[in-house]
Amino acid sequence: MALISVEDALERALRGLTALGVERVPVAHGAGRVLAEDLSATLTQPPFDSSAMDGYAVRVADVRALPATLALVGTSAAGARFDGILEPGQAVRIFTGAPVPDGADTVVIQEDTEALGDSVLIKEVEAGRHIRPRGQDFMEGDVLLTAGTRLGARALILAAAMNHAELPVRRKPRVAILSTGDEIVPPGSMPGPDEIVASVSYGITALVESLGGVPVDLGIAPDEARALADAITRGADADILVTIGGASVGDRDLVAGALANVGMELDFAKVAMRPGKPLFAGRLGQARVLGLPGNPVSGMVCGLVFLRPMLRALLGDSRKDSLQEAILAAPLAKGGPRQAYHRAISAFAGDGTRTVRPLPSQDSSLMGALARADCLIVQPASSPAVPEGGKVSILPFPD
Ligand SMILES: Nc1nc2c(c(=O)[nH]1)N[C@H]1C(S)=C(S)[C@@H](COP(=O)(O)OP(=O)(O)OC[C@H]3O[C@@H](n4cnc5c(N)ncnc54)[C@H](O)[C@@H]3O)O[C@H]1N2
Ligand code: MOO
Repeated sequence: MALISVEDALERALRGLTALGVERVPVAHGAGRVLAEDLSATLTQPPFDSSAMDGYAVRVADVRALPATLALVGTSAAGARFDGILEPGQAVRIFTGAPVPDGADTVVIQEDTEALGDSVLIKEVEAGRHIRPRGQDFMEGDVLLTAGTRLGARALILAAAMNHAELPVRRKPRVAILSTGDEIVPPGSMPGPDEIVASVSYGITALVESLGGVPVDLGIAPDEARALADAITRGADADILVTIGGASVGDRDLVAGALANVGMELDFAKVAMRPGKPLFAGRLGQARVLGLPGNPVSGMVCGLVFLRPMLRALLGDSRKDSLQEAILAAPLAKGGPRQAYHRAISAFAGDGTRTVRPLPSQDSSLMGALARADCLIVQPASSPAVPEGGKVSILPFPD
């Protein structure tokens, strides 16, 4: 079977994937969620001209000649404003965040004054300083956060300040994760001589969580049609069912067949990428299926290149993975027939340019190298060799 290009495979995997439903969550639980609607300010901030400093509110006309003595006529504190109007020759004690009294046009910081009981001596002043005008931050009705924004600390500060107690966000996609293989045992077991510890599902779980989905662990199924069918059935109500292993051509690679038996319609199988060739995708009822290869690096690369954009589509998350440019610190041999994702380590030079060095072994079983790398060099199929100092595209790992 001819291999499909990464680009075409991704297009098929994303075809028809639309954002999930909307739910409202308290702003305190908004972290990591994706905003489903544009959010506008329900008030103006600051709601009044406010003082940026502790000091005295004055009229600049009264302090043209210094030092100047002004009569102290009251106090404006945050939450308890001075109600009157500042008249000529007067000052009001004022604190940070407090409303600036009508009639005042300058705040003099405390350090430039001397308190004299019921008057105050102004020693220095900068006309018009230390007042934050009403609406300096935002005005009621301003759209400040747009649909598709992934909510982090800064966005949540803003959402709360805009006076939203609840936020409209996308439902979290549920991703069922099934490891397969007679040899696979959970971490912490006493593996037998032919057994291998399950690892890929933990990377995929972390990836799903980091993107804002809910991983659902379907455990480990042996290479046996009945057991695979049972496990698949348990995952069929997820938004995405991810299988790990059994995707290649060996006698025990039964996963795609088991999925087809329960009704999966195949979108594609076998992609021109390295690692990751045995990847397949399909639809099973309402669920999307992504069949990852068992080799750990292959599974993780396919997770980044396919599962990440699929999850973002379900979340309506507007972020895209942009490739970055880097300068090779070692030569790269010409590309093969598949698009390559070389595990590599990058560094920033003094002038800010990023250099990158592929790791010496690119075997797709090497988890140590995967963890040591901080990015993938993305090398298009059949591309010419690149000498040291040449430019390449890299995909930084998210963590
Ligand atoms: N004749 C061919 N052989 C292979 C081909 C091919 O085109 N023709 N493709 C190779 C490629 S590329 C890959 S990648 C692997 C992937 O094959 P499978 O998806 O069938 O994976 P398995 O055979 O089940 O396992 C491969 C390897 O990974 C280990 N594994 C599996 N699951 C896990 C897990 N959850 N955690 C950790 N490690 C896991 C498994 O023990 C094997 O060592 O096929 C090549 N063969
Ligand atoms: O694609 Mo396999 O993923 O080369 O090891």
